[in-house]
Amino acid sequence: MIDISNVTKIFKTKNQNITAVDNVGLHVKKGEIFGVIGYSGAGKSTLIRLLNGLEQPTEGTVTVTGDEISGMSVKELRKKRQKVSMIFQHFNLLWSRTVAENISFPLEIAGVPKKERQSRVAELIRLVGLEGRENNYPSELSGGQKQRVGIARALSNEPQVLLCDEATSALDPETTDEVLDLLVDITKKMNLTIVLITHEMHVIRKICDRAAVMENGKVVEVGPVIELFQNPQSSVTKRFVRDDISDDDHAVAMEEIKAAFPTSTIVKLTFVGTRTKSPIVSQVIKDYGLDVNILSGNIKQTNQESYGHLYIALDINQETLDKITAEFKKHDVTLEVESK
Ligand SMILES: Nc1ncnc2c1ncn2[C@@H]1O[C@H](COP(=O)(O)OP(=O)(O)OP(=O)(O)O)[C@@H](O)[C@H]1O
Repeated sequence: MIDISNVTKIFKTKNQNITAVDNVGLHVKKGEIFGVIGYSGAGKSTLIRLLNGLEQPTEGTVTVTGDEISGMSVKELRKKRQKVSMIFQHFNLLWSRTVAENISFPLEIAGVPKKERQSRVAELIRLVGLEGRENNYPSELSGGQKQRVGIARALSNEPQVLLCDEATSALDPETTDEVLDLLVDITKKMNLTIVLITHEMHVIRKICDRAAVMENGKVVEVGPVIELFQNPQSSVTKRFVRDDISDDDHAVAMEEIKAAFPTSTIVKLTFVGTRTKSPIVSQVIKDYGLDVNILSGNIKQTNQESYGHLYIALDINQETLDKITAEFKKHDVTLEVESK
């Protein structure tokens, strides 16, 4: 569906050359919600702009639904953008046009007859849940409603690919989740492929199938979201995962726990998928006759599976610790010693 092959983008400014995207290769599958996450300046915006020809690569090729975007003429790009649509952090609505007129705008440009435009707009209004708001102006809408207009407008020409540029970054957490749910819903209903960029791991966890982590223009890690959470490899991915599960709070709590259980071994158990629901922990505790204090735990839901952590304090010798580590491993539960 989308192939980014050995792509480098260098911005040449007066004083220096800036490598915004550095030899990136990625493949996005049809029907997938693919996330790109990175801190500010990592190169996400440049990468997404390469997908609709708003930027041209310095090196490498970008192919979207079989057409090579890199090297297209302006006319070809304009046509292609009807099939590769985009939504933005600040919505980019036309403030002097109503909701219905905003959604109708791309159809007018594409020369769609009025009657057809009207029925298509009505359909899109229903799809994004904005019935009754047709004649409001953007200034009369909440942030979430504005983004719904942005989504409806982006879908008006029935695109195959939707690019989302920090589409929920200006929204509060509850509205973010509503818009994310809408994106999942339309992906299924309209047979879309979504590429989104974000600096929030929550967005990746909530809706993406796979994600790439960017740092300094490079993709440092890519994979199914559950794997990034379960087994992050790079330090930047680890930071994003930790922030999402509020491990900072945990670090503070851990200091207090260590003080409260000075002679205990404190371990962290990590479960994925069905293991989050199985009674494996109580079984091992019973089998080894262990004395356990449960300290804290949480389970998070990703697009595909749940995963969770449990922190426990044990009075245990090394031999038994090795045995239960092996026992947990057999059941796909990872045991890590936090402190002894
Ligand atoms: N048009 C441009 N001219 C010169 N440098 C640019 C241009 N666009 C981006 N850059 C530089 O390229 C690097 C990557 O920027 P980019 O906007 O792609 O990162 P980002 O991950 O999207 O960050 P943010 O979330 O802050 O937008 C930065 O160092 C930025 O200053």
